[in-house]
Amino acid sequence: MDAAADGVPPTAPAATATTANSDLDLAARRRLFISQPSTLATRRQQAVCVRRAHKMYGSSKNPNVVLDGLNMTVPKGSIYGLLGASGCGKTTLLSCIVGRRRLNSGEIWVLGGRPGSRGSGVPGPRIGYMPQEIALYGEFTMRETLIYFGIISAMSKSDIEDRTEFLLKLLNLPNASKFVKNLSGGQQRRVSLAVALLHEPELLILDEPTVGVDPVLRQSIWDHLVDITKNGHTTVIITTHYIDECAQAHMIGLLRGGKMLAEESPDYLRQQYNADSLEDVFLKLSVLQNMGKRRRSSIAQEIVEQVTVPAISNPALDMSDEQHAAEISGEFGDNISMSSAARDPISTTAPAAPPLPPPQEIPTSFWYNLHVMQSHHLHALIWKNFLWMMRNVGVMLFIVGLPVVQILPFCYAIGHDPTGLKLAVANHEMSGEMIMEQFCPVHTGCNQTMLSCRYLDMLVKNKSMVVQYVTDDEMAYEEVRKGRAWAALVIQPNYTASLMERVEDGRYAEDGTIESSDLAVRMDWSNQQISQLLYRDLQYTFFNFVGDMLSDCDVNPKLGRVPVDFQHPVYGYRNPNFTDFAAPGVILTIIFFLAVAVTSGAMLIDRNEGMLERCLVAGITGPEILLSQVVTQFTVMLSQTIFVLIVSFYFFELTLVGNIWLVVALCILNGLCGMSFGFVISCAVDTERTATYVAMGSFLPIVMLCGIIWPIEGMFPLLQFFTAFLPLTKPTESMRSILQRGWGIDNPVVYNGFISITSWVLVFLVLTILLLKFKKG
Ligand SMILES: Nc1ncnc2c1ncn2[C@@H]1O[C@H](COP(=O)(O)OP(=O)(O)OP(=O)(O)O)[C@@H](O)[C@H]1O
Repeated sequence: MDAAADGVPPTAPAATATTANSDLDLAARRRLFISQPSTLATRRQQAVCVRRAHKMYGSSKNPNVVLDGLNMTVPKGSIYGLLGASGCGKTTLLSCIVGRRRLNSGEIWVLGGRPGSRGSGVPGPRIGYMPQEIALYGEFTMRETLIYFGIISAMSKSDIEDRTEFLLKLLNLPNASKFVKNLSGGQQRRVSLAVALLHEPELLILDEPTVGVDPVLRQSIWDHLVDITKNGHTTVIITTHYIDECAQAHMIGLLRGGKMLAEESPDYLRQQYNADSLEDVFLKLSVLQNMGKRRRSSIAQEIVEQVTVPAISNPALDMSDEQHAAEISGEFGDNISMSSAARDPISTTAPAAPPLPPPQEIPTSFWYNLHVMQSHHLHALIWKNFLWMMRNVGVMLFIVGLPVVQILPFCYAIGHDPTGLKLAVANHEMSGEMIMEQFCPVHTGCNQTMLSCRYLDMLVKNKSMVVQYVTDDEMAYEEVRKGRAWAALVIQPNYTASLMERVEDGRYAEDGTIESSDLAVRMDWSNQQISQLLYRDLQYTFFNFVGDMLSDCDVNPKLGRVPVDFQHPVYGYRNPNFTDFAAPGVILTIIFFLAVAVTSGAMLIDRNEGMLERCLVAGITGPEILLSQVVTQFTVMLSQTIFVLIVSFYFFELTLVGNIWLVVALCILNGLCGMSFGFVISCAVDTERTATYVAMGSFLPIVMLCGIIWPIEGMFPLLQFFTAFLPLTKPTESMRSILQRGWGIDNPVVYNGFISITSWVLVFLVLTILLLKFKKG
């Protein structure tokens, strides 16, 4: 058919060797499309059809308008080169096309459906997407990478193998068993391209696939693209910074200022703008666009004079039908259209497309995705997660061993009574020689010469204290003042006689006798734990000492006791230690926060390396990712829990009176709670750094308020009420009751802990689901 006859300017190019044979046909089809009144059917017959697209980032007060009423038409079976300066919105447009971002207003039709609607297959296997970033796992080999994406696309094993061989050869890639991380940047980009090509999708979207690729290989990639579009079933949209390589595309769209400056075949553009290269075309069009916004400069004038502006009128003036005008794809900045809206409708031999089935425009909801989880997606994700673990054995051993490394210092360092506390003693019963030799002779029996030595001996034997004898009281106090001793003890010269008199005939003892039978202690009370311990040991030792002394003299030793009888405890031991008190909270905290860190880390690594984005475009859904992470992280968390419990109760023999399985169940629920909190963090924040801040920020309040460090009963009353709602408070109380009181699940304190942690798991999971639903990416 004669080009002029169908309204196409006579300069319109014939198909060249480099462009596909259907070049003219595609351009003609497109012109036919834009010259017809807009119908839903005509839009749906294009591979991609974008109408009046508006997209902005930022707030409405300070908007960054990226797409500003953009129209775009990509006929089926074409290679469409999307060109524009860096930052002009190419990636944004592509991510709207693949259904990963939403327009603020406007329409997008992709392969006959709306991206993100049920049954559209977009995102999904109908699309092959190569993002700008590498978006591959460095720890996987090329073969494993392709297997992973092959399984996602439901390809058979043999198909994956065949395509892998073919693509590695086509893209001149080395041995398939080479790790991606060991490839050069250009090779990695080619593997990324191979992933997009693997399942032979209907629409290939390639964001700068030829960066870092040498000219020879670049040509063979283009040849392949031309080849796969020949049958008319595959469409390619490609962005590139090498503008002139797009000369091989069937059509190019020049994007600037949020609009398409032009949308035509490369040869046509070059001829119309009297330009040697597409870069020149772009330059001239940019100047034309700028002229609509500011006064023409002399340079602009010069350039414009060289431009043969096509005989096109402003569609805004020419087109009475606004809807029709909006269909013109290719208008630029100031509404001057490249494509003649007034052009006669062309008659073409292009066959009319068969009627399409009615579109299903129901957007896919999270619940729908939950309902239609696909087993091959789960298979691929779980396989990938475990493979990642196997490839990172060191990291995994560290992650699994970390709780043990954390519980060891706790068991060794926390809760044990201090020993070797120095006591400066001015014992005036001792001779100067004894003080010199630091030796206080101990005698037993009723008639003793120095009872003070017997008391001091008992004191030293319980190991909390060491004694240093000094000659006078002032020296003893000086030792405390200088921080060299925790307490000073002064014993009078007639201590033994006075004490005997006080014990045997206390009623008639004079004041002097009582005072000289006192042990005078001055302590450094600056450290609560140490001073309490000294206080306790000095007193308890004295009661034991008096009991001993009385029994030596055939007196009932009970007479020496304080008359308050602390009988056998109902729960716990007479001398409880802080380790037993703190252990439940510490174990739960370790499991909880490690699960938070591991889960949010794993999710964010996927997201920030672009893998998540790529998987979502391939059709993986939020619920599938969530479920696969639950499965894999659960195994990690389970091994962490088992190791922590073994170390705590088997090696360190922490008190365990109740049922160990209740403890295990509580720990696992607690780990699940940490995982779900990790999901929330990874969905809510964008970077690992922010995730770390959130995790760290939540750590101290949760730990301080859950009753590990200090009993809740000692907290500010309002805080006591508030802490009850934190994730670790009730579980800590519950675990403490199982461990030390031996209570079962029928006890309210125990089951409240289970109810509290389960509720938190549900709250976090619902939050994750809402975030996945409302926060894209
Ligand atoms: N998530 C985002 N939030 C805010 N602004 C964004 C976001 N993504 C992109 N932008 C902004 O939108 C504009 C277009 O970005 P886009 O990545 O789409 O450009 P591009 O044409 O693909 O650039 P390049 O060729 O350099 O990749 C830029 O100004 C960018 O800063």
